Amino acid sequence: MAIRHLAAEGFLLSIRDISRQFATKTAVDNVSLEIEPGGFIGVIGRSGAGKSTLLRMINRLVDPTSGRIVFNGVDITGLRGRDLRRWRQSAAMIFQQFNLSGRLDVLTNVLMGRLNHVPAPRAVLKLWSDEDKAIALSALEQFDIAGLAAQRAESLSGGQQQRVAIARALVQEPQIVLADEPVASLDPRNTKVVMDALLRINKHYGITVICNLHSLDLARTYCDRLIGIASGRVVFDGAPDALTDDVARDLYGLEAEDVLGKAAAMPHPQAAMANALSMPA
Ligand SMILES: Nc1ncnc2c1ncn2[C@@H]1O[C@H](COP(=O)(O)OP(=O)(O)OP(=O)(O)O)[C@@H](O)[C@H]1O
Repeated sequence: MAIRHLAAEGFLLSIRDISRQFATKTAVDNVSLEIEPGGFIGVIGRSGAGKSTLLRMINRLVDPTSGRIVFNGVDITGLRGRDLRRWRQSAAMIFQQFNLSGRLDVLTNVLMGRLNHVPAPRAVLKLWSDEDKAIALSALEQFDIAGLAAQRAESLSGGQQQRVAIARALVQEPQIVLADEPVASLDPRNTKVVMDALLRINKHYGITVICNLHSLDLARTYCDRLIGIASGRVVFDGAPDALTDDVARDLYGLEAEDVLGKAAAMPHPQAAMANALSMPA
């Protein structure tokens, strides 16, 4: 599959003084961030901190009240119409609830990610070429679920459905993947399988991943940069090792002991990486 090569240097994404107000509530408050290409970035913080709103503004599912978002030199806050639709394909979203069409089979769900890559008449009629089907099957193979291609999506487990959603994101040929609490509804085993799939997207394909996570353990295990958000503001930005328990206590407030207490249960980051990279190529 042809995945576009990323710029070797410079910032991929530049978020400049971005804010979002909902009535009297400031969900994101004057956030500025520079994101380099190729990273696996975790956005962490307690419930209601503003993580989802921040991610959704990057994809333009939510419009900022003020500020700018620039991707590869293009101001995406000003995009409209076809340009906006193209941007949304380039910035693939992964959602907590998978967002698959439950009654359609798995392969068709993945093919939906190709809509922007086929001529309009074929896209309207959903006439998929053999090449598109091969691309979709190959993406399913990446995550060890090609055998489920003919099944209805709603018959799959949560972990399997999320891997289908990740395969769909991959066939979009995205320049960045935005995952909004992708494992929040999964059990620990499926959590690991799905996080490994995202790690593979990042390490094998070199696609930048920004992932909202409530769990500090997961963020420390999988991410190479953490951005801590509290009350809509960035209160930490650095390597996982630099996030001390004291900083985490500030970040999570009353939830801190819950969040910190689980750290011992997670696999070592290198083990997670080795697992992800040993998935079928
Ligand atoms: N559409 C909306 N209308 C009104 N308020 C909203 C809306 N979306 C988010 N908010 C509010 O903005 C704040 C930040 O919400 P957001 O969902 O971004 O936080 P979060 O860190 O992702 O939390 P969670 O993990 O619980 O989703 C919260 O107080 C939330 O209630």
